Amino acid sequence: MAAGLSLHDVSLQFGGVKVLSGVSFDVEPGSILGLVGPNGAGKTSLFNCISGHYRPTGGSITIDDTEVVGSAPSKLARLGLSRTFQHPALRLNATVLDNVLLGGHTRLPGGPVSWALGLPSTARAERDLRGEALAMLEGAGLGWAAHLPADELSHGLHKGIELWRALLSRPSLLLLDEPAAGLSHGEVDQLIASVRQIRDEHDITVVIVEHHMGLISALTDRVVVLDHGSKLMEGTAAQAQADPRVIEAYLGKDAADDAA
Ligand SMILES: Nc1ncnc2c1ncn2[C@@H]1O[C@H](COP(=O)(O)OP(=O)(O)OP(=O)(O)O)[C@@H](O)[C@H]1O
Repeated sequence: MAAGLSLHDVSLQFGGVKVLSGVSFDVEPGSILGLVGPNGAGKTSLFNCISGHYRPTGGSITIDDTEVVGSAPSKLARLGLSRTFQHPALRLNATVLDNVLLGGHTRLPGGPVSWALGLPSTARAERDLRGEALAMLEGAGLGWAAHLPADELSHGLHKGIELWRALLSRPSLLLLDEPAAGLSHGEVDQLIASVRQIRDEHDITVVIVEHHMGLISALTDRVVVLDHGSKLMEGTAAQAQADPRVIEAYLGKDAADDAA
């Protein structure tokens, strides 16, 4: 079931440096929200607050009405949150299939002790999960790569593996941090198709941090624009691209005056 996400007055400070100030917005269950803004605007820091990697200095973050500020990433995973990172963290000498399988550990019965002991119930669940991960890779046209070591694949495929790994946990809320970074034109088109497929086939809410405005326009229902740690505006991708405040934040005041 797709999750609803609400941020209210979220702020974050490191020492004397304010990184986020009073950020509030809601993400409707089942929708795709883009989080955009110039370099250093605070997008990844906000993602880290939502995913429990940073603890906000103030404010509230709820997933389906459960307050999650202060929750560890492992607890958030159990609540249905999954995320990717700007730089995919893969085990390069493990196979593609084993990398994807890492995303499913929250679905295995028991805990680390029963996993290490290889109890029959765990072994059975792991076998089922392996079959599911393989089917997922085949469905994505990556079946040929399943048994190759991850380091034999391109950067674009590493990003794809991370996406399918995040999906194997069957998240209700998926956070994608710059999924198009470093991808070729064709790979971005493939990514857009994959995220559309994920949205259509899974009951899921997606939040994407991305600089690639083509991808943001193609995929998102709404965008939130951050600048200097604050929310500058919220609306559709087209409204954001036409907004003089957004043009000024990206390109400077002269460009905004020219566009007006
Ligand atoms: N752990 C940290 N300690 C101190 N400052 C930090 C920390 N994490 C982020 N910052 C600062 O917060 C600000 C926002 O960084 P952040 O990476 O969130 O921006 P961003 O919008 O994701 O940028 P980009 O698009 O370049 O990835 C930057 O000035 C950064 O230096």
